[in-house]
Amino acid sequence: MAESRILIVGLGLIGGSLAAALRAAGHERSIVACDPDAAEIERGIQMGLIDGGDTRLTPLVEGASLIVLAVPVLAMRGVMDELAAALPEGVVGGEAPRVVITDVGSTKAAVRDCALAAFGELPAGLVLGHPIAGSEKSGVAASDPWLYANHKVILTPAADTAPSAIARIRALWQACGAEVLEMEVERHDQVLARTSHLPHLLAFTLVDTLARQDERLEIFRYAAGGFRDFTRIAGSDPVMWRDIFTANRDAVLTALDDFEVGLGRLRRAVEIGDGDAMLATFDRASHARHYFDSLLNQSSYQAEYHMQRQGKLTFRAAPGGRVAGRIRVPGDKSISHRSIMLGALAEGITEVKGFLEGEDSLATLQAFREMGVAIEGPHQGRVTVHGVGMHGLKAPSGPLYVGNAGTAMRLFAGLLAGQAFPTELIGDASLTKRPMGRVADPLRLMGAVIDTAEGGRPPLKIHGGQKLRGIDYDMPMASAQVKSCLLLAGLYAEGETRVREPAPTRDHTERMLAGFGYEVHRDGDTCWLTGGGKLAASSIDVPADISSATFFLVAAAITPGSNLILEHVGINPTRIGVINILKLMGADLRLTNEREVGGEPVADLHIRYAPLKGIDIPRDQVPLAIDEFPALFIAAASANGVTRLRGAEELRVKESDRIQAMADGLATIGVEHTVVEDGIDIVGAGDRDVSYGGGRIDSLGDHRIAMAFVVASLRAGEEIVIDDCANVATSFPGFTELARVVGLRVSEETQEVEA
Ligand SMILES: O=C(O)C1=C[C@@H](OP(=O)(O)O)[C@@H](O)[C@H](O)C1
Ligand SMILES: C=C(OP(=O)(O)O)C(=O)O
Repeated sequence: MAESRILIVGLGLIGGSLAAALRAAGHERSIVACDPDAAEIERGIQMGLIDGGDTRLTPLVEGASLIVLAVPVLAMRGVMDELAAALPEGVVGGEAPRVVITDVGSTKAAVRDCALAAFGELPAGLVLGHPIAGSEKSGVAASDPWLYANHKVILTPAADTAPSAIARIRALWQACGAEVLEMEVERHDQVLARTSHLPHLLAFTLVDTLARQDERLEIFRYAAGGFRDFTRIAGSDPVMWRDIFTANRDAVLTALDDFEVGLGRLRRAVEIGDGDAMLATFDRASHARHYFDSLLNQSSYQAEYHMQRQGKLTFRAAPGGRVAGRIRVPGDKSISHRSIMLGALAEGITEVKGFLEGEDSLATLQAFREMGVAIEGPHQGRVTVHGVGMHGLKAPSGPLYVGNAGTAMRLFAGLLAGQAFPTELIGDASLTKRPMGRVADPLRLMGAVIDTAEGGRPPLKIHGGQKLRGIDYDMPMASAQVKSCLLLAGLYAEGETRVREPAPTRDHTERMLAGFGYEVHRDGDTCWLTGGGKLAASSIDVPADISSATFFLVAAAITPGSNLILEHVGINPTRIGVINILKLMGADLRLTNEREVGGEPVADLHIRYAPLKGIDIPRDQVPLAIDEFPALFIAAASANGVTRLRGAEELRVKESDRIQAMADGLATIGVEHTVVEDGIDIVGAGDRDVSYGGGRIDSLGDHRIAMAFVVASLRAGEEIVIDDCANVATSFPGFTELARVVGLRVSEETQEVEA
């Protein structure tokens, strides 16, 4: 900053902190201050903040190059008049004003009116501003050099404000560590009425109302954190706030009217005991508040949650145990992701039940909230999605964090490629290693503009705003995620989008689109749709996830004496590879109570122990059992003879390289095996009660590896300890509790990770 002398008019907390911040930033040139209270000037000098000062303004004006008006808003008019009279003709005008003036008032229209009245026009060197920082304290003694660091300062320049003047005021605040933004005066006043003035009004009212009801203020003795948090700002400077409410009357009244409507609605809900309405309001507010936190910390809500997981989770599974009972595992992850995606893009309200409250599907839900979709829940698997229509999503204010979920990132890529705004998709360490070229390449063929990191890895930067056109695409791998990605992009594309799959993969996207009234065609290995249509809201009953049920199917299949019923499991024909493979191995597995819910077939699965034998897994079953292989490897290790898997190279690009991660774990517990590029041979130890040993296993943060080795403990001779299990919560929250319910001997241990 090249200012020869800075004059601060009004040496209170705000003016004093500005001087303190400039001093802390190494500003050595002259700073002087004007204040009606001579003692404040004296204190400012003693504190080393200012070089001198006066109670009169006129003598200080000469020689000042930058003047900051830090007086209450209602004192502004008098100060402006005095300034206009004291400043030499023309110094605040022209293209490069010699003197620039700014202010720190919380309302801007009123201050602009003062300037117009005092100067007869808005001088080119006047740049009105408002630092969004403060404290309930007042007076120069409370000055804080860090008050503005990482805070926003809003400047509200007019059309003919000199750019050089704006640059000088920007430099002033940037020197204090603030982030400088620009806004129009009216918008500033409306925004501040809602985010600052209204909360102050409420805090003042609450404290005053309680204090009046209890003259001796006895009641405050019993007030705890909630009261303290809500009312801290009621200790603020009364004069300043009187001035703000006087100056910003209209915008404050509008904000108050809106608030009264909300309050009335909630009052009515309390009056008639409408718990759902209360829950809906509290839920929206609670999520909005978390979102606000994430904005403040410039991180995603979910990312922050992950960072807060200070401990690493270890599972300890004691050898042996039983498997018996009747349980329902959590909702299907694939269907849960899709229910939120289609519900958000639909017109109308989609009610979901059985939603998986796991981190993967919650990340999808949160990403839509960040794009302006109102979503209530989840509450015990119930979610209400207020659809915004195909073109109703709003640009998120930062990257969308999808955690550990490959499904979310790939499906989002297609859906977001069709939006008018740019987005960035990021994920956790595991997801950041997974290939995204498989979706980025065909999306580019459709006209999307997408940047990836090296090797086609995340993050994905999707430029948005492109016109997409349908393509006819031959998928190089059997992937439901790629197929779904292209169908979702196809909704926004001109013409037909056709996808051919080398082998059948899960068809939840096609089924659910049809359930939302969108025509999807299929002929043999190809499915297609025509872009430009609409989705109509629907209700979705998510079945229990067969991929989660698998851990218990295998547990029962390998444990003598077991007898287990898994209720309401999704048995979509594109997902039942595990049932077919276990039956081929000799498992005693029956489907009962078969029915259809919301376009997806479900059944209860009844499994009892029977000795298993090793098999060559039919290649056509591989895509239909893709997520089930970690558990199936344990079935193979407990079977009689060798089990051979081929054509499963896709396992190498899941949350971990699942062929290698399982092979390493099997080696630890002493199971003989041979790894090949696209599969593995596993030598089963036969019908002995104890088929292998124990040991310490690294799940590599892969939920399915962790759960598979818990199941292995049933036939192990010693304890199996599995590290890095926190991600089990991505697909199967409550896994260990449910495992204990049926008779496994597993416990959880959290270790603090050193900072
Ligand atoms: O579409 C989906 O919901 C999924 C498809 C599969 O992935 P690929 O498409 O990569 O095979 C599967 O492994 C994943 O857990 C879920
Ligand atoms: C591969 C999986 O999921 P995603 O690809 O969604 O991360 C899985 O759940 O096993």
